[in-house]
Amino acid sequence: ELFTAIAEVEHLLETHKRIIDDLDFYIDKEEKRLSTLKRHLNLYKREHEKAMEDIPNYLGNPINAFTLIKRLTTDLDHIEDSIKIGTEYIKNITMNHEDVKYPALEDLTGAAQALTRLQETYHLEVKDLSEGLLNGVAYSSPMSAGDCYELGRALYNEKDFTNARDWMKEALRKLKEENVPYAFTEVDVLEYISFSYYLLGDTRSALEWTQKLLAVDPKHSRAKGNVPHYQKSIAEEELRLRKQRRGETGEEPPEEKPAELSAYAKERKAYEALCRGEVDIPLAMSKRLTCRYMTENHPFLRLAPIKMEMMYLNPDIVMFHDVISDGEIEMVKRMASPRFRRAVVHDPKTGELVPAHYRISKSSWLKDSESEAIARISRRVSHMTGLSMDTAEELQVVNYGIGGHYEPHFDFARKRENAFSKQGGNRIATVLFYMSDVAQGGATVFTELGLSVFPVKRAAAFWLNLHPSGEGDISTRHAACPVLQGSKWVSNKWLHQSGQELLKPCNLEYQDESMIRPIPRPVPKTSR
Ligand SMILES: O=C(O)CCC(=O)C(=O)O
Ligand SMILES: [Fe+2]
Repeated sequence: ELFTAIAEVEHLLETHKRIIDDLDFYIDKEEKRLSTLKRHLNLYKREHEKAMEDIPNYLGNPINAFTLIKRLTTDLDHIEDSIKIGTEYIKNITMNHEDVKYPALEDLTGAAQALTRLQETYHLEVKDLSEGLLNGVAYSSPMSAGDCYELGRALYNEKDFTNARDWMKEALRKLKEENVPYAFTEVDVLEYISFSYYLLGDTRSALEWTQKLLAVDPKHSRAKGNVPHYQKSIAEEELRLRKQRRGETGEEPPEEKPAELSAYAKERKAYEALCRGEVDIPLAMSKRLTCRYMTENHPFLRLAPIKMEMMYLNPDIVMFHDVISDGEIEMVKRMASPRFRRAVVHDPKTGELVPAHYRISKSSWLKDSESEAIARISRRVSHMTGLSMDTAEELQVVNYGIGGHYEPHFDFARKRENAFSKQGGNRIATVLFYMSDVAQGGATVFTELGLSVFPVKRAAAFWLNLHPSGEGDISTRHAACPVLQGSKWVSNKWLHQSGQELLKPCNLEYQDESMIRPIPRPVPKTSR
């Protein structure tokens, strides 16, 4: 699960370096297979050099991360195969280095899925990505035909046939341009494209691409066998449609009504538009948003007022600026990284904590007692929020991986989950420290409110998750958008209900009911 945090992917560069050293040696020994091997080596070197110039920036780019993992999985397999044929000396590169980390197939798949997630969320074109462009600007090294092919294969194996087909088409285009030998052929690519079409239910296109394949390799037996099968199913479909038009089937012709979006699809659309920064909060509200120095809540603040920026009113969402120092950030990262575990979520069916595709990050927890710096951060949270830390959770430190994200969720537990009953009640408030800027993507977005908050290093977002009645406030639903470029670090401090009775007295009210309902739906600026 290296792909789930950028910090972990950094270790792969050591591994990467070992491969370079070995290949250098091997090439001296054996000239025959050098043409293929040297091509690999040069690519490894070139990319490694680029990586070393600015490691976080290099690995923060999901294409670089994907191709790095590919170079250490499938490409490495090919390299090993080619080496095994002739040499006595290097039988198996990976066996020579048991002390370094190797990514697994799961990492390749994770990185491939991250790329399609970014493609979909940020409306990126396959061709731009494969040329290493983002909004017309250089984003990564261009991808090779082999990169596109392996990406397509990883997606095909995960049954994402639409994206697999598109990446295979790109592999085909590049293959014709590049003219370098690969372990796969044009025919292999054509077969993936036609079979993806077939599995997507587009038999006509499947047939069309199979015929292209047979033009290249007329003896291909699987393709030859599929042609009559495709033709038959196309003929049957035509007959069925003709009968239906004549009203002979007894079936009702399908009603032409616009497809209703499911609640999930609607939220997804709002989430993605917010991630792209396409949604503005209503003008009437933005006029009322202010910035000020906060001196209340604690006498300490009179000496060191906190810069407070209102991001949203009712529910109030605020950003406190410069509330964690660079030194503290480095310290928190250093303490948290060795204990990183893949982030988990509550499985409502079993009540267990499990990893999930909708939350891709690594995290760990830091106690106040571990260091004065952590205790100081907790005290600052108390000053900022005016709330008691007696029942607060430990500091959760999070680093998002390649395309890392956290889909829309509530921070509070729903009644039926009752997950916090023993922990001083539900999570009354969230303080979210941003411990890095994020070059592109990675916003925190509130899907019910239509608010995007872009990370600002050293700042912290703060909001209440519960109504004064103690009921969860559903308008606080939020998400962490996929990281498009960079490594995103945040820390969460969750405050619980117990201990706040005198500071935030509960009552039977919802927060300012008249203003809060109905919840304004975000309106995307552009429609798809
Ligand atoms: O990383 C973010 O922007 C939000 C994280 C979050 O919502 C969470 O960890 O609960
Ligand atoms: Fe959250």
